[in-house]
Amino acid sequence: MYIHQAEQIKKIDNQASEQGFSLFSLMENAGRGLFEKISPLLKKENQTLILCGRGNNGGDGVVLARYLKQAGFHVSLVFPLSEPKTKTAKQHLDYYLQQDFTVEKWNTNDRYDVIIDCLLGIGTKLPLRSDVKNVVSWCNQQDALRIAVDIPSGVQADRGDLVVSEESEQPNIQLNHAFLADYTFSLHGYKPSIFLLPSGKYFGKTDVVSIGLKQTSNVNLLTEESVWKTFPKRNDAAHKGTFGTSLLVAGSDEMPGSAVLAAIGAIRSGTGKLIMATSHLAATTIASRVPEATFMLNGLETISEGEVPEKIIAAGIGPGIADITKAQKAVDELMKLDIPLVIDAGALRERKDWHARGPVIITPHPGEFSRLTGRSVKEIQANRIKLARKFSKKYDLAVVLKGKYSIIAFPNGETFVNPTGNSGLAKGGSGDVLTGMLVSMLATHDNYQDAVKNAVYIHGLCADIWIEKYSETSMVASDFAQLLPEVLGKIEGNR
Ligand SMILES: NC(=O)C1=CN([C@@H]2O[C@H](COP(=O)(O)OP(=O)(O)OC[C@H]3O[C@@H](n4cnc5c(N)ncnc54)[C@H](O)[C@@H]3O)[C@@H](O)[C@H]2O)[C@@H](O)CC1
Ligand SMILES: Nc1ncnc2c1ncn2[C@@H]1O[C@H](COP(=O)(O)OP(=O)(O)O)[C@@H](O)[C@H]1O
Ligand SMILES: [K+]
Repeated sequence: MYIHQAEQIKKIDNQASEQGFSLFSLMENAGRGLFEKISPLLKKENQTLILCGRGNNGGDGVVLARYLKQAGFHVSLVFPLSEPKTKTAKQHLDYYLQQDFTVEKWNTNDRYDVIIDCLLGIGTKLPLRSDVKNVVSWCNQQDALRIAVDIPSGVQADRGDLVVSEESEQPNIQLNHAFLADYTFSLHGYKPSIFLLPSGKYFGKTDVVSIGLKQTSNVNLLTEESVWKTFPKRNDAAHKGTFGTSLLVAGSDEMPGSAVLAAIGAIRSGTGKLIMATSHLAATTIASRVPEATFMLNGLETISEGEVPEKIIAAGIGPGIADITKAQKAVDELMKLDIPLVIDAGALRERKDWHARGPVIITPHPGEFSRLTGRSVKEIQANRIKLARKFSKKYDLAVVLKGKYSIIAFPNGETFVNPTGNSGLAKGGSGDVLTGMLVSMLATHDNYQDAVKNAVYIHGLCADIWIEKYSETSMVASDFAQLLPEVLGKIEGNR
């Protein structure tokens, strides 16, 4: 599923227009596509209000109104912000009026079963003008089914913040900030703000209406199907060397648990062998929970001095590491190897030089990304896709920006939004499991991008499968030891 930024949509529209596909036809396709998706949600006896703004989002509403009226639905088409001003919306309004359909005056005392929001689309610039705010606020207080076209009014296409003021710190839903939709039907493709906060809370259920344009975006939603297709097959003749040796530099006397969790993630995700470079004390703890692991004692120190285990094919460093200076030196050494390297947690610090022989994958949560970029967490959360892409391109590395809808940005511009996962993962240690899974999958996949995508998707899927049976509150990171066999069984079964 493609995700488009507002600018890309405008570019595609212009190209289509130059190639003879008029904006009038696009709007016709949009309105008809919306009719096909929306009419099954309506009953013939429903009173439906379509609220249209002055731009092309309003024009989509005019076409939708025509199709609904033609099909016998009770529809009131209203322009609460005055009549349309774009050429295409005006043309469609003329055509609508020529069919003897009418435009209604809006009476706020009237009651409706369904309200369709075509006030503002991707042309939105914040702050919201007070007349729009009033309409949005009225809509949100009605006992009606609320459906938004393209994006809920008050939400921007590309950013997650809703108001340009200090108020935007407020993460909870505010009735006068944006149309609180039960359903949003996006045209051509999803817009980034569906996956950002707080904007994402206003979309309700989402679907895409295809309007006949070519898909050109390199931002995509990850799907389970892509995981089935790329997850490696194990053949009967495999031996422990077939799937390679992974190295995890993790854990310290202060934080042995992080290394245990990373080791669980790694050992359950397919690696042939696992070497844990760690402290003596942490090794004892790991050995009791993951007897399959082997150890490099005083691992961080040894690697930081340039002694790296031989024959490893993927490495990760960071979970449970306390000595930041040694961690940086160890990163320097691991970057000299021609293998994929995951850098997380205690090893994830600002660096002048991110250049490495093999692919580098960093896995910051928003706080760590703030430290790396010098931007506030609020700015990062409002702009996750764009900022992850920018960092990835600038430093030629893969960024996994964690949190709800983790973003995976690769240096070639290919970017993915991960739909799996829930707040059951918002607990200490789940990131450590992910680091272990990433390293292990990097060791077993031929293509490093597939490994990163699959690890992130499957990590979230484990939490989604958990909440089918148990509570999000009670999930802990060590539950992955049971969840990974179940979820990988499902993936392998579907392949
Ligand atoms: N390729 C596509 O995806 C297509 C999209 N179409 C529709 O066109 C829409 C974009 O149309 P436009 O570019 O005309 O933009 P909008 O329909 O979003 O409207 C922009 C208008 O709203 C006003 N406005 C912006 N911010 C405001 C604020 N904070 N308060 C009050 N008024 C504000 C602007 O002055 C402008 O008049 C899309 O969202 C979609 O619904 C279709 O009609 C055609 C094809
Ligand atoms: N609300 C949420 N929905 C989906 N995934 C989440 C949510 N909260 C956290 N996660 C995921 O859980 C993991 C947490 O990692 P991190 O913040 O590094 O924690 P830790 O370092 O304590 O293990 C990440 O993979 C993140 O994407
Ligand atoms: K809208």
